[in-house]
Amino acid sequence: MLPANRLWLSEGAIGMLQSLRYYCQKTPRKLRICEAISHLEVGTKIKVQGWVRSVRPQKENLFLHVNDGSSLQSLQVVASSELNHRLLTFGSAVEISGSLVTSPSRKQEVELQADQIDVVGECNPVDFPFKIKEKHGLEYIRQFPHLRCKTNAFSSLLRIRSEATTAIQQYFKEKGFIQIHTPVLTSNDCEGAGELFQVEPAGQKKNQDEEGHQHFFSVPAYLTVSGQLHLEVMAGAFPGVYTFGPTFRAENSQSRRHLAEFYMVEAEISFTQSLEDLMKVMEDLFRSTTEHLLAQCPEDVALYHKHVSPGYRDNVDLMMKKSFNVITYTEAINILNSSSKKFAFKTDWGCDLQTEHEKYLVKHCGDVPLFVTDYPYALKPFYARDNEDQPLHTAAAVDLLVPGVGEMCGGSLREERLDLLKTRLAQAGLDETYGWYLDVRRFGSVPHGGFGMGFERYLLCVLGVDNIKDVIPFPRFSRSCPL
Ligand SMILES: NC(=O)C[C@H](N)C(=O)O
Repeated sequence: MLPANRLWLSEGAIGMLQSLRYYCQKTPRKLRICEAISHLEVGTKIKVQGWVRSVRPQKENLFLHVNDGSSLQSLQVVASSELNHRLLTFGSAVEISGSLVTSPSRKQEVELQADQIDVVGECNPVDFPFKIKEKHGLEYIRQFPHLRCKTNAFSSLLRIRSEATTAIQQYFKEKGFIQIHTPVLTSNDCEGAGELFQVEPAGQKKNQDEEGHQHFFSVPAYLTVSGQLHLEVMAGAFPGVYTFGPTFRAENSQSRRHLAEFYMVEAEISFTQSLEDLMKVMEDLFRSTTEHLLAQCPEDVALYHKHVSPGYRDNVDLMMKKSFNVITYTEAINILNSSSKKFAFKTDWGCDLQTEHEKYLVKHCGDVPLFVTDYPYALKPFYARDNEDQPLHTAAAVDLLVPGVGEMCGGSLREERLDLLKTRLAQAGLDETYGWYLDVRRFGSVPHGGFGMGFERYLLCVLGVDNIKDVIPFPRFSRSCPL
């Protein structure tokens, strides 16, 4: 018997392995640009694939910069002028092999000395909307949702979004939350604000299917405005649950902070009776996600803090250094009413806070994130827990307002008391629709609460970007759904 840790190989197999090794040494290894510039592979033959970001032909040499989206930095490629080609233009897709060497220039540590350059996809520089050496603003590149991923700014944004997504998932995993895939199609209007997109099969007259049903699902179905109610169901069996997916609001708004389709992180926490518990999760989530971004994509974040919103890094550092502030809605109204600023919207007790109010409050309280708690009962949907206070009747709800944006998170303790919930639903004429929700309160109900964080608003807040359309791959808003 052969010892278990010894591998017996025939002579033939050894020969094959040897030629495989020889082949590997001769064949350039395919590397991502981020790996190539990391200096670890200097002295090896490599192949990269990517898109040309600059072309500089000189008498004897040709200099290129190639980017493949793996990092903000591009790889400098040096080739003999003989390898130049008329299709080698800004934006063209290329495959290049050669030797990775230490660069003689101080501008970069390594460069690729090319043996072979193949143009995989041409790009006519006259028609291409982005021009070499020109700095295009976010507003300009926004006109080309199908091409803007080829710009530095948007490529950075997409890497940041991807990292932030990972950080959020990691945060909840570490805290022991279970991820729930809440449905995109639903028959409930969780927020009760009527901003719903109704869903029916295309081309069906008067919403009737062949069997004569009124609707495909027998009941009207909508794109979800929030996964909250489905998370509340799951909070009946787990201590903490969350969801992170697209949500939809048919808001007829062209504002800089609204989208018809946006991503929301929502969490629901069982066995909690205090807004403090919710606020702690919101604050921790913000901090751990931001720390992760600053550590994992410093160059991409710096691009925004230097070129898009110069000096904004100081604002982020301030938010990270100071703890978030907390005031009640009633205190917020008092602050607004004692201000000399003229607001366009009313600031009477009972009125909803508008963006102008939210931004003012954040500034007034030190320009760090601000929790506003205990909103008027009448402003909140049926699920918000009644504080049973008088004469200013409030609900245990909380919003997190952030600098430059306003509301980023909204949450509440949920009304778990069956009798109070029944009365409220009956008053709103919703008791039949929400029979199942009452059931959830009947069978092993616990006090619980949760919140939702607008993912794009979070990105606005950490990057200092002004328009929400610039932090989502394909923005959808009223009168705009181009591809
Ligand atoms: N899950 C939440 O509490 C979020 C809340 N339903 C909202 O849409 O604002």
